[in-house]
Amino acid sequence: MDKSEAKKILNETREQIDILDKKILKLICERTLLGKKIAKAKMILGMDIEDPIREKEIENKARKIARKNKINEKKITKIVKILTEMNREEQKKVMGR
Ligand SMILES: O=C(O)C(=O)C[C@]1(C(=O)O)C=C[C@@H](O)C=C1
Repeated sequence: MDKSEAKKILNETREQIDILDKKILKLICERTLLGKKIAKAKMILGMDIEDPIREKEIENKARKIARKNKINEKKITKIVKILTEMNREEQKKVMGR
């Protein structure tokens, strides 16, 4: 591979990353905003915002996918923890907490 080819690959790959980033961020927003619906249901059910058992289920699924794809499980777990924290924050807005 010469420099010209390398530059082309770099630019093309960056474009691919930009497209994926946009999709990932859209999905993160969608996932977070579902907290509003969950909060309304939990208010009727008298449930707490935080559900550790459910969070562990989510974490375990994420770890399984990380292992299957040979990517860092600890990092994926951190990402999932952030996602659930964002969802909890959305719930708190609805529940006035
Ligand atoms: O499923 C729920 O009970 C939620 O509140 C959603 C969610 C999540 O982000 O997936 C958020 C907080 C809970 O601790 C568990 C999971």
